Amino acid sequence: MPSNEKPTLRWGIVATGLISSWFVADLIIEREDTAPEANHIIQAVGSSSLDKGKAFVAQHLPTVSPAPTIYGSYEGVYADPNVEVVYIGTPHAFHKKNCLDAISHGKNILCEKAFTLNASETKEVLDAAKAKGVFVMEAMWTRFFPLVKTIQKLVHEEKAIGRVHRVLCDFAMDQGLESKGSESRLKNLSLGASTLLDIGIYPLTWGIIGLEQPLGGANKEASEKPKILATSKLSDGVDVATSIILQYPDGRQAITTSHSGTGMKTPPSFCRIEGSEGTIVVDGFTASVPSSFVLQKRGKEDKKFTFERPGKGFYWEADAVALDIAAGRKESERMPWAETIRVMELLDEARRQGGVSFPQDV
Ligand SMILES: NC(=O)C1=CN([C@@H]2O[C@H](COP(=O)(O)OP(=O)(O)OC[C@H]3O[C@@H](n4cnc5c(N)ncnc54)[C@H](OP(=O)(O)O)[C@@H]3O)[C@@H](O)[C@H]2O)C=CC1
Ligand SMILES: O=C1OC[C@@H](O)[C@H](O)[C@H]1O
Repeated sequence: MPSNEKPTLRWGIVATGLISSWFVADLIIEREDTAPEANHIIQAVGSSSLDKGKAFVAQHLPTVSPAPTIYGSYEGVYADPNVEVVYIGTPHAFHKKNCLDAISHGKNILCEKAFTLNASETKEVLDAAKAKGVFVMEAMWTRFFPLVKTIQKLVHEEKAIGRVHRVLCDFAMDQGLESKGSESRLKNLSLGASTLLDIGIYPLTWGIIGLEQPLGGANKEASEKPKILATSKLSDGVDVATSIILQYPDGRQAITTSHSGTGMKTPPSFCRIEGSEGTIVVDGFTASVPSSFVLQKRGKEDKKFTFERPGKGFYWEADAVALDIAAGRKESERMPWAETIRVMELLDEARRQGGVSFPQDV
């Protein structure tokens, strides 16, 4: 590929649930305002049933030409020689198997958060990826938002709020758990049901974004190991609300909370990043995607930063994957393997303290 050309990436979509529908919608969206860095082709869709695969394409990709190849199995996607990268949008409990199967076919992977059920599974997948020489990334899309990159630049490069010392972040969503059956991925422990893994991972990520130097460039590894204190409210063994305190050796703290709406109202999410000279307030966002934040500095007028976002914003992580694969990289600089392992270890410890376990945990 000539250096001035955008890479083109051919995606195989595994599973036809909610997130896969959001992801493909974003891949095919018109993005005049958001400077696409890559071209994306939806080459194939794999589902547990051919009929579901056909219905998914008819509903979400009706105008795509040529139409994606539809498989009544995930195996079809892994084996398709035209697929360059597999997007995995299954419940948490299947991520390990789906990744290992795709890797065994030599496929690159973008796998939804939480990457697996626990850190041990994550290491197994990443060891296999290393042995096979394929690209793998956890789809922690938040880290790829221009809004987040701007906050990181202000806080960590420009020191716009002085010495950062505290982050408070809450993410709550009414997931309608009361009306869901035991087969739901949000209620069934063997499918990885956990509000912490499902949405608590976002405030935890915001804590890291606010308090730590961004990864990438010279900063290659997730190196900081904060102490963690966590407690969870359980319903039939599933954590429906979790509060976490991260404490770094120099005193920086993050308080990150999440709940899935059982018996509680779910106000909009927020994040406050506090420093010695000011505060960054990301307020009132839902579905994990803020579109603005305010920089408050002592003695100065508040400054609001607003960001364009056609669709939901999954194309930013997809662009990053395309650029990495085109450059021959096997892992992302912004979401490297060591960081996925570290986040899974923090989630493991939070679950241990909160009394939350999956049948698959050893
Ligand atoms: N980044 C984000 O904003 C979001 C990320 N997510 C993540 O995406 C993943 C999937 O979540 P979501 O799309 O909401 O889940 P859904 O339940 O909506 O879809 C999951 C899909 O996985 C497949 N599947 C395979 N086996 C099972 C099974 N036993 N039970 C249920 N589904 C099964 C099904 O597709 P098929 O039958 O076609 O094979 C199903 O449609 C999770 O990791 C979640 O954390 C979810 C929502 C938003
Ligand atoms: O990542 C997510 O964000 C939106 C929610 O609907 C979903 O359950 C969760 O996985």
